[in-house]
Amino acid sequence: MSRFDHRKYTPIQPIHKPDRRWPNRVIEAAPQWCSVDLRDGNQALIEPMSPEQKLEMFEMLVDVGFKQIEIGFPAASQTDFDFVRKLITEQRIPDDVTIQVLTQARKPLIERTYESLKGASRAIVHVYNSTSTVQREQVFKMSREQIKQIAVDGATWVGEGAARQPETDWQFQYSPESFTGTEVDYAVEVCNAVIDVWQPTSDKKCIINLPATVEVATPNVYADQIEWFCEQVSRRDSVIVSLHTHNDRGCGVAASELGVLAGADRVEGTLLGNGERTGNMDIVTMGMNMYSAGVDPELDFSHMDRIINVVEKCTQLKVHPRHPYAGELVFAAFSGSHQDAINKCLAQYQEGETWEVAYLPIDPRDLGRNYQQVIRINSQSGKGGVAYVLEQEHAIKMPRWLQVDFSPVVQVFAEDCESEVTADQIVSLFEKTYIEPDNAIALKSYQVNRESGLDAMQAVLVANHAEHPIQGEGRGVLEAFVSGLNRHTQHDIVIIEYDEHTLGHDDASEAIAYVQVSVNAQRVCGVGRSRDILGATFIAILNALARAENINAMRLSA
Ligand SMILES: CC(=O)SCCNC(=O)CCNC(=O)[C@H](O)C(C)(C)COP(=O)(O)OP(=O)(O)OC[C@H]1O[C@@H](n2cnc3c(N)ncnc32)[C@H](O)[C@@H]1OP(=O)(O)O
Ligand SMILES: CC(C)C(=O)C(=O)O
Ligand SMILES: [Mg+2]
Repeated sequence: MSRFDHRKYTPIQPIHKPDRRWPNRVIEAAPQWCSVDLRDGNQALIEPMSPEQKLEMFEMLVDVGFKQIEIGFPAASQTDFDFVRKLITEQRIPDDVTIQVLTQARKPLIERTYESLKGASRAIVHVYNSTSTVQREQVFKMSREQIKQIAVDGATWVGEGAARQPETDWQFQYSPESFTGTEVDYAVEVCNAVIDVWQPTSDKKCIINLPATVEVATPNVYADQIEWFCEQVSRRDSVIVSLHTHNDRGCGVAASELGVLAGADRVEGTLLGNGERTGNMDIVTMGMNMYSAGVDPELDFSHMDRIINVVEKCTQLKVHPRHPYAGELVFAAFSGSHQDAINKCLAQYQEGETWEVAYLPIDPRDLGRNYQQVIRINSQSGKGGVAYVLEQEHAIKMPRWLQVDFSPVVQVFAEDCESEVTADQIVSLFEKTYIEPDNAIALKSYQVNRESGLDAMQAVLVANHAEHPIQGEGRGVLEAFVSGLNRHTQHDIVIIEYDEHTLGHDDASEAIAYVQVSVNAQRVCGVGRSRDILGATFIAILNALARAENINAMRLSA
């Protein structure tokens, strides 16, 4: 038998609920959010946050728009106790923000918790005890009744503590910890017993928080449990049903989303998902999922880089580059067909329109990112991506035939360096290839005379330090220049494609010209840049010729 033995594990039995309604619903409004970064997030860190870090995190959470913030476990440590005192005594809690604190259902801890909260104008006291089968049997070694009694006692002490400090507007919260490992009828029984103690009303609701302390099943199982709980719990209109999911199976966000569909009113989680083991439910992802579906999350993630910066500083954990919405690479496209599609969609997108851009679920600018970070070049990239970078970063608008020509040049370069190619590297590759080829032929001077529709032109070229006067005629200046070149070089040069534009918007701007010419039946491209557009075009032709000569080792004849 393999040591990798799945028979060691048993699946969670889903509850039988054929009348489930949540699959037919969609999320249409934001739930109440509660950040637990400063408690659940903090308790999971190798090095818990310092008071300064806690304060920085608290202020950022307020700025993001959280109205409920679990700020710690004040009975557990002096740091947490002092932090609660600091926020209260220094009046750092905005009027529309309610702080929340966690405590075990133990009398001395609850008393200490209330001590920390003296003088708070409003607070949520959150008490928990584990109710799951495994915890009952192996950790507490207690019967169902005894475990329920812990909850009832805790609820009673919480109520008594509040009564002793009537100057504060209290709200009570209870969590049957490890709810998803608890028989759901028993979880309802315990919660109803707590509700009986607290006697909430529709004006003064209590919060019942249903944690997936450890995620043990697919999110649909959690959703069934939540829907069933909502149907069975007493005084439903006086209870705020809250979710608190962890991410052990990687589905923390999905579980909370389905839990909201199943009837929950409130969601706890952390920014970017820090928390015990694989983390808490990531509120950034869940909020942005709503946002990208046109629902206001009532949280503001527009300064994503600040959020990342504070979270990384306080947790000393790096945000993964592929983290939904926030990671450095999540709006980057390296592969050619993605770049091509993004490029085309962005070209059609008009400000104010509904966002419909292939491969980009949201507009990166909404999170303070820009399009420059979208198209990135490596050996998997195509012509569209390269063209996009040159246009965005250097105003070079390559015509399509030049894109086709240049793309393999970049690809070979990327393969050689086996890494991403920067915008600066692309532009210098472009210049080296088309504007400054080896053995470039310089245009020293030129003169054009037009008589009776015929252009006669004279020019002086410089190659290998020697001057080469040429002269030619034609119906148009380019024809005249090419005829002069043909006569002088004995080549057969024909212009196939031609394009040009200015590189800026004022009189001092340079012009850039792109040509594709056939030199003795071989097609080559060249690019020229000059203050005058005619000069730029001649240079482009000369650069194309130099490239052809390099390829075929032809030389300009004397
Ligand atoms: C899923 C979660 O995130 S729950 C939150 C977990 N967070 C934390 O624990 C962080 C802060 N906690 C702490 O620092 C410590 O646990 C303290 C200071 C609060 C308490 O420490 P201690 O007094 O040493 O107790 P400890 O936490 O080890 O708990 C063990 C005892 O409390 C009991 N207990 C544990 N949880 C609870 C609870 N929620 N309600 C009532 N009793 C509880 C246990 O049965 C055990 O009892 P025993 O000593 O008779 O065997
Ligand atoms: C205290 C509770 C809510 C908790 O953090 C959990 O069960 O994960
Ligand atoms: Mg938790």
